[in-house]
Amino acid sequence: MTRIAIVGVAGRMGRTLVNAVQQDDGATLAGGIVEPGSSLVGADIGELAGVGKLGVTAVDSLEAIADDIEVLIDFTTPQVTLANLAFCAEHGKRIVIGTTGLNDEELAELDAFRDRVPMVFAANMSVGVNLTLKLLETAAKALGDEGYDIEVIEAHHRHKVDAPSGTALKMGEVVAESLGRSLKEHGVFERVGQCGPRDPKEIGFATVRAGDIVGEHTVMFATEGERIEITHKASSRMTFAKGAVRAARWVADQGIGRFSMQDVLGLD
Ligand SMILES: NC(=O)C1=CN([C@@H]2O[C@H](COP(=O)(O)OP(=O)(O)OC[C@H]3O[C@@H](n4cnc5c(N)ncnc54)[C@H](OP(=O)(O)O)[C@@H]3O)[C@@H](O)[C@H]2O)C=CC1
Ligand SMILES: O=C(O)C1=N[C@H](C(=O)O)C[C@H](O)C1
Repeated sequence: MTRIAIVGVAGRMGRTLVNAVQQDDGATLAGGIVEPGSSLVGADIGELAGVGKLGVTAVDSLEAIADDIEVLIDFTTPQVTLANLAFCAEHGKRIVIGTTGLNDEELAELDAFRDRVPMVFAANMSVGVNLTLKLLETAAKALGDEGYDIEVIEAHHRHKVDAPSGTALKMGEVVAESLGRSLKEHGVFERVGQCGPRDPKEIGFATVRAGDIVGEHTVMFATEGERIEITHKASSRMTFAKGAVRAARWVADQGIGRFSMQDVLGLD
């Protein structure tokens, strides 16, 4: 049984993860961490998640439960995730990271832990999105240099704080890499006013934030006369949570290194 602690256990993903661990025969809940000073310290994390009392109470310090846990699952914020990586390095723990919105410096900081911590880091833990990444590679190689314009469109709930989504950026990176382009050079994240005609090598991004949309991503390949759209729509956070628990069980058997969801799913 993989002993898992969920950081950000009171959040949208945190509560869903409690559910997912409960449903998994190979994993057990060893802890739940809330923000320091939170009024939820001491609350039963099963009750927090709406699955009934589990006898595991929320704490606001990982140190307090360090001996009980094997793998952290972290869906929080970039700064909290980096602090948790330092904790893992110090205490010999493993981590599954779903947090998005890291800037370049934060990504470099995270990457530096690849030599100290066994970690899975993925902007999207769903099987469907990770398969979609493979489809995008094929589509980009076939169409990208044939006069097809490439645009990435994503939609999420009104509470999401980062844009474009981590998944949209990953999709853009996969497409760019497949075409030998750099997303830094060719990514276009804003169009407003007299912005001129489209550069054929652009990879454009558009973001929708509305209501309770769980997560939708489309990559469009459009030319004169036709367009192809590859779309993934998540209708439940359980798809991400189940993927994260699968990753936690997988990384429990890995040595130090940075892994992706493609590694977990054997899609590489
Ligand atoms: N990779 C994937 O498959 C997916 C990734 N995500 C990403 O996961 C992240 C979280 O998303 P979501 O669950 O919707 O966001 P929420 O805001 O609902 O959850 C984040 C939680 O982290 C808590 N938190 C903040 N600081 C700390 C701390 N120091 N210690 C412990 N907990 C802390 C917050 O508490 P408080 O509310 O008190 O601040 C909050 O409960 C985002 O980056 C999102 O993009 C989301 C879905 C899927
Ligand atoms: O914040 C979310 O909700 C989600 N975030 C991830 C992202 O930024 O790609 C994954 C998923 O789409 C839901």
